[in-house]
Amino acid sequence: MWISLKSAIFRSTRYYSRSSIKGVASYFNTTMEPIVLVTGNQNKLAEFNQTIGNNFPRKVISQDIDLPEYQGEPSEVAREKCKAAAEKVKGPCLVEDTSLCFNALGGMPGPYIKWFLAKLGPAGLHKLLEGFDDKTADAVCIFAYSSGNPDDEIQLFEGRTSGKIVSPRGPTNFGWDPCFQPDGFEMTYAEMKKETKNKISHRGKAVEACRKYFTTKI
Ligand SMILES: O=c1[nH]c(=O)c2ncn([C@@H]3O[C@H](COP(=O)(O)OP(=O)(O)OP(=O)(O)O)[C@@H](O)[C@H]3O)c2[nH]1
Ligand SMILES: [Mg+2]
Repeated sequence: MWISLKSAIFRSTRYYSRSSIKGVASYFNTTMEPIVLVTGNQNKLAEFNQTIGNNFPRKVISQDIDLPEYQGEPSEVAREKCKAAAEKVKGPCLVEDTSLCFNALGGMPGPYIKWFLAKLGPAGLHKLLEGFDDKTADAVCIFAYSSGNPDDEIQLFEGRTSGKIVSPRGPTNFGWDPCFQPDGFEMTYAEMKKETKNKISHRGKAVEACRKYFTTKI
């Protein structure tokens, strides 16, 4: 991923402003400097871009930086990830962390779904619930935003979609999409058109919450 020349100019402007013109720094920070979306996951990035379309109040660019996979509650994981991203980006940034929470397992794998998926695949995730009547699960996406100023509170935006874990159906190009069937649909996420998934998905809802925040902030 790249950082545009424009972004580099904004960066240098921010440092200049911070050190010399009091008050102007926060103007550049909050309204002009692009937000860097940090993710190593191209599928997440594609869905984010499809969802925001041309309708997001701030310019967002992306950077692929390998961030640590933290442990804890999903909100703590997202917050820590965002702090780590802000230290690397040294400016406004967004990260997102996605959990898949099985109700029969008290919310596990939750934020550890990445490792479960890597070892078991979607079919194995379905098998994990073989001994349980309750196949329900929540897909949860949390976006975390840092202004880049360590003194500012990190803002969290959550999107949650309930559904059930089914035997995999549909294309296998994105994670656990083939084994998650959202409530009210006979299709898995993988079988749906992208527009449909983005409208009802955990990520779509979190992006919407994020958009509202920036719309009212400006
Ligand atoms: O089928 C899916 N539909 C989705 O909508 C979705 N969103 C995330 N994931 C997967 O769940 C794990 C989250 O881990 P995760 O949040 O740490 O992501 P990541 O490490 O891939 O990227 P990032 O942390 O650099 O942003 C990773 O295995 C992701 O591939 C999804 N799978
Ligand atoms: Mg990750």
